[in-house]
Amino acid sequence: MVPDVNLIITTDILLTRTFHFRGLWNVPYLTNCYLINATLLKRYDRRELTFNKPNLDPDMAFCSNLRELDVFMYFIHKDYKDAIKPETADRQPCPDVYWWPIATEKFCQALINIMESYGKWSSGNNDDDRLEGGYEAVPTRDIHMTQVGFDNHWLYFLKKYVQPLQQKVFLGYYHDPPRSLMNFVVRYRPDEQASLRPHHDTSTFTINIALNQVGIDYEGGGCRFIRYNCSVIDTKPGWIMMHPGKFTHYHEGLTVTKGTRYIMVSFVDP
Ligand SMILES: O=C(O)CCC(=O)C(=O)O
Ligand SMILES: [Fe+2]
Repeated sequence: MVPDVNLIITTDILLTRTFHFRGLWNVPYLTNCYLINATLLKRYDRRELTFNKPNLDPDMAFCSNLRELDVFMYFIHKDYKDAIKPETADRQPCPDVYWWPIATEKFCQALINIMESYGKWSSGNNDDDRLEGGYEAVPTRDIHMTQVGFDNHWLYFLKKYVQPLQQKVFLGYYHDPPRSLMNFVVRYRPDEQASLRPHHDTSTFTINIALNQVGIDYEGGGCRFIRYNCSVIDTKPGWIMMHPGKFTHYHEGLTVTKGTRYIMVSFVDP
């Protein structure tokens, strides 16, 4: 249950609840259900948050009314559509490390919230019973997408949004759908795990999406590619970094000195 959701609208029923308890409701004939973030109800005129409009079915009417109220509903970064164009230059902060806008800050915050409300961060030790071999050589404090039930959604995201970027820069490499066994959010904190020692990833290529803001949410951090003595430290929430996983791209996670740094990492096509 999402904690800040306190209203369910269906095409037939309006239910207002504060979800002080969790449970199952036996609602007969339920066909559509929208979970609405309660903060919207405070910000917008409730009479305008309707799902009626001439000649539109309730779903379309609802979305249309939200758009008119300027409720932003997109998780993909507004500049992503330009990033995938062949004529748009690909930023390369370090050799063979590419960098593009992909997701909105809202998306990043939602992902952090999901992980923090789940809360079962790994111990950061080598023993890891989530893995087949039970052992992680370079452990991070993390939560896997499988643990929060979002693995399939993430694989879809990799196919639909990440693959077109990869196809721009790492040619002749194509798997459909892309395979990725490790998809996880990492948390760095000075008093927990502040850095990650030099390593190779178990991937063909790795994606690393910054989820929060250096200088505001945390200080320090970033990723250093040792062979090139090149670091990406001015990361931006919703920007995806992509680099080869092995051999040339031996890398480390730099020390977070203050606050909490979150990143989303996938090891693609291992
Ligand atoms: O902190 C970083 O940006 C690097 C993370 C990383 O290398 C990993 O999770 O494998
Ligand atoms: Fe890594």
